[in-house]
Amino acid sequence: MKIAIIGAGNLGLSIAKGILNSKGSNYIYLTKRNTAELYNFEQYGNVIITSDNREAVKKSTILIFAVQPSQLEAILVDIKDLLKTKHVIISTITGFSIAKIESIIGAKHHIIRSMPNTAISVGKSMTCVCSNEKGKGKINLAKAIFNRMGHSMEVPEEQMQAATVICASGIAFWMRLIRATTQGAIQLGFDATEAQELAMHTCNGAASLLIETGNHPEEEIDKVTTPKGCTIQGLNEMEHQGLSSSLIQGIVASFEKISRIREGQL
Ligand SMILES: NC(=O)C1=CN([C@@H]2O[C@H](COP(=O)(O)OP(=O)(O)OC[C@H]3O[C@@H](n4cnc5c(N)ncnc54)[C@H](OP(=O)(O)O)[C@@H]3O)[C@@H](O)[C@H]2O)C=CC1
Ligand SMILES: O=C(O)[C@@H]1CCC=N1
Repeated sequence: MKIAIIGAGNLGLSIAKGILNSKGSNYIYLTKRNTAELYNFEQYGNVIITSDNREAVKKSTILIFAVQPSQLEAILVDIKDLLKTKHVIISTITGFSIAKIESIIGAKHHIIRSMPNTAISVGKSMTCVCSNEKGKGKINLAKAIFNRMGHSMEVPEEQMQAATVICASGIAFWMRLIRATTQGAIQLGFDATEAQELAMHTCNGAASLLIETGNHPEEEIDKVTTPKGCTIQGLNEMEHQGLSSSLIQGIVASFEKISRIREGQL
């Protein structure tokens, strides 16, 4: 596969690292206007760094767009005359609908809308995808690309905003939970490095238990909560303080904000 990442910023570079680590491409084009920041990637023999989006499009078949929402339209207008049937257009852009992409480049192209997260750089992204009518034939290809760097799920386009909150913003939400657990561990006497090690590996273990067993979280909680024990004491105090409620309210607030972004009311 010949892949171009148009917009090598936070997410674009995370995707690039994921592709490079999974050896998922013959070579990758990385584009941005200021390419000086990409000097680290020169060590990889199969990375071509350029500010020329048109060159990247001509030389690649998979085009992953990872620019800010306000930057996409001008880029698509600039490259649309180069688009051929070989191209699969994968957008990661928040709030940019397939209909809007089609209105710029036409509906005859394979268009995939995707929502990965930054854990793609370490092969652990939860990525949601959907496509236009023409792109249906390429959705399995897109899923295969993302499955090499984590796990993917096809969702209806109407759920992409919600998927953004849960999966993309979700990385930040889980980081804050791990950070809070770390702070608790420091208060209990561990040094900062040990505390983070304990918090992140316990978090990893909890998620792995659910992924590998398919169990419901409460089933696993029941195995840990000794009657009259310390776990239920801590859990109930967390719930009295609003743990589940605050998480749900935060997720809903994030979703309300993303809906306003889509309507252009930043
Ligand atoms: N960050 C995240 O976790 C996630 C982000 N997203 C979405 O991904 C997109 C990118 O987000 P993020 O990576 O955080 O944003 P960044 O601002 O970090 O990256 C955008 C990149 O696009 C480059 N760029 C701007 N204009 C052009 C152009 N004309 N040609 C080529 N490159 C260009 C910029 O570099 P330069 O200015 O040098 O050109 C910059 O490096 C957004 O739409 C966001 O909604 C989706 C899921 C998760
Ligand atoms: O915070 C944001 O708006 C973007 C979308 C998901 C991750 N970053």
